[in-house]
Amino acid sequence: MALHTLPDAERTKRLTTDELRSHFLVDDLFQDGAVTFRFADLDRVVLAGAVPTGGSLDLGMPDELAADSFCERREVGILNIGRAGTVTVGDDSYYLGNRDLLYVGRGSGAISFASDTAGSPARFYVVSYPAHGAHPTTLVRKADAELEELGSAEQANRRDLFKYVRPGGVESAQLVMGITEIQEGSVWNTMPAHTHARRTEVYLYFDVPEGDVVFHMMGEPQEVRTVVVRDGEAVLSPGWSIHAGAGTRAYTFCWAMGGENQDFGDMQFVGMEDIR
Ligand SMILES: O=C[C@H](O)[C@@H](O)CC(=O)C(=O)O
Ligand SMILES: [Zn+2]
Repeated sequence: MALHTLPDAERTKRLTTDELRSHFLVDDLFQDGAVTFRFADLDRVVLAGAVPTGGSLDLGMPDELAADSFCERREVGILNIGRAGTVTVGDDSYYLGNRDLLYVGRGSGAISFASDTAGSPARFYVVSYPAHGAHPTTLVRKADAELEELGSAEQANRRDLFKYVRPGGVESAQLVMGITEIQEGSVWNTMPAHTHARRTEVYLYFDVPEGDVVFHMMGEPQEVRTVVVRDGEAVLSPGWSIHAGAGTRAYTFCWAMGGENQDFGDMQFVGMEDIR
């Protein structure tokens, strides 16, 4: 399993483009017919992409976790960013349409993935954090996620946030997870930007059309750096880093957070006069 060990804020100021990308960008996560893992020293998050193009795929148990089963000490959020498919956890199967999410609690059985139609596969995005408590495995359809509408056409940031795993909704040990859909004609997410002193975050950009890119902005608020991302690529965000982006057209992204405070509003906003 590839491990991302992240530089601190001081080192990050001095990185070349290639160095910045090798540390913070997670690419090639979605490979046909495979489960692909990435591990990061960022609240011990484990990311995976699973694209079942033949038979079903097992999540398995990477040696690096030194556990008897994947969920022995962990919880998992599984978002389907592809066509319809099924996730099986132990003896139970869950049908996930596009943008449905399955929360899998600590202590759950083995996880496997299947597509409805091998030729137009499901694409499962897996985010896992250590869990100090067990919460029920729960399917959340996109229609049942909490919707928050943000932004305006004037600021080119009209967007819909769908909150799936959150306090008061699907409860978890530390995972907070949802998606944001940028509306056609808008391009910006998350500006004014913010940092999180009490948690870290991962942005996965998807449904970015071929030929388009998103300019993801990261770094300390006064040391902003850009990582250019394409469809299916994620960026790791330490607590000291902003995480925001503007695309060459509308796109969607999944945000997932782990840390000690699950309150969605626990963020430190950066004033537009202070960012540089
Ligand atoms: O901490 C919260 C996360 O950064 C995202 O939910 C922000 C976001 O989706 C947006 O403003 O578009
Ligand atoms: Zn955030």
